[in-house]
Amino acid sequence: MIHPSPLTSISAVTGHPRWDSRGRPTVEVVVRTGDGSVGRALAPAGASTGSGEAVDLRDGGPAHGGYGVDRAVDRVNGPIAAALKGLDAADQAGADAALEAADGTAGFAHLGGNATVATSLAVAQAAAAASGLPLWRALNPAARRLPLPEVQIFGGGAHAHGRLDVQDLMVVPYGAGSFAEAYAWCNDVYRAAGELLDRRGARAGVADEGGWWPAFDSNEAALSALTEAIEAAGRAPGDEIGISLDIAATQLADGAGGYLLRREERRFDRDGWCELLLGWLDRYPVVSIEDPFAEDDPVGMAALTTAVAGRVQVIGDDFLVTDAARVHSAADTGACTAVLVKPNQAGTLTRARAALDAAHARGLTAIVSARSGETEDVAVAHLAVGWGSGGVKVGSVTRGERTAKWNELLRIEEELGVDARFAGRSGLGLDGGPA
Ligand SMILES: C=C(OP(=O)(O)O)C(=O)O
Ligand SMILES: [Mg+2]
Repeated sequence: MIHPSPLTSISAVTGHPRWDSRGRPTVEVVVRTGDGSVGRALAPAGASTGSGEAVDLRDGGPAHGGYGVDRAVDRVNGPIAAALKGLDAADQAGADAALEAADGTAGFAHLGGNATVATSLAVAQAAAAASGLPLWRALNPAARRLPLPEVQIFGGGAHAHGRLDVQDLMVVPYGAGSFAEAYAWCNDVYRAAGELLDRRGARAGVADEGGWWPAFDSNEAALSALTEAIEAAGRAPGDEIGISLDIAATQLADGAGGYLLRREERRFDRDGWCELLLGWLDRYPVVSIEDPFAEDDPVGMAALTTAVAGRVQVIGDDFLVTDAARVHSAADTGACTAVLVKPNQAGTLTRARAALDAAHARGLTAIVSARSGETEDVAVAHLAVGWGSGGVKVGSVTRGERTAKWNELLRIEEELGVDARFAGRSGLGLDGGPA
């Protein structure tokens, strides 16, 4: 018996070369369905990447002067289109399983994680368009919660040529009553931080995610300046707004089990590094720390998580690479209390969702995150609300690829109206249990 194709049957999948916020090529995928619905998505790209991430398929590589995405685009127009045509866009798991089967490797080495994640997202967008709903509502019609934003004020590490060792110094406005108020506070802190840098002659530019790129000689000088900027913006540090750090420590590992602060020319063994970070957490209003140890240092991660015991959120990013199995083992060993969820690390929405579900099942907080190389695609804002994550991380308040996502969250909050619930402090999963 021949089954009639559903209206959401995939009729076409096409790949297109586009550009990202670092001036590098990226892939856009357009998915069309039988009823004329269209879904579109662009792949982001990281700079400080975990070694377990889905493969970002590039032509040639830097050594050959090539960052191109011709091969990734070809994969979309060839094997990916062939695998998806005729499938139901409303069956995300089915479409993502077809991508896995067409690739045949664990990390999408054949098709490219950039090609597959854009395809997977475009499938979701096409299904949402067919149902006449925005993506967040198509994912969960009962979604109400607006996540707690982590907003970058200073950028360093791989996003600022190592001018500062710590990669992200962010604020989390958990004392606000709504997402709109929270985001307004972050903008106030950003401007206050810029004025402070001007007064000290330390404004060196902006980093990849739009945060100020400060010319400080120590990481603690940046922590202290950020605390001052929160105060200068009229907010109480630690009470209304806390600090969130992404150490991105894989970038600071010395290859012999130790860690380096290159600006300060200091080297630490694992215990010394833990002591250094604990000192920062004691002296400044830090409520969250991401990748405090390298991706291959679960012992360090667990030591810090134990030491801060519920006082500070410890996030795994490069350490977990949005992988459900790694989330479960981190929960088993107490290596962290929160999981960064980056769809392109996983390669499909189904895999990313599995990592988020694993986090929630194990009592860990989930934070949906963009990448340092981004585009105007706002899907992560929808995933954060639709998937009910506690937090959301998309960079600073400047640059269109960032404001596009923050402003989308403002639109979603407005659309929810009186039903909207801002996560606030519960988004950190500290005192109120997991978020
Ligand atoms: C967003 C981040 O940066 P990148 O995309 O470079 O990994 C991060 O490390 O959390
Ligand atoms: Mg990170």
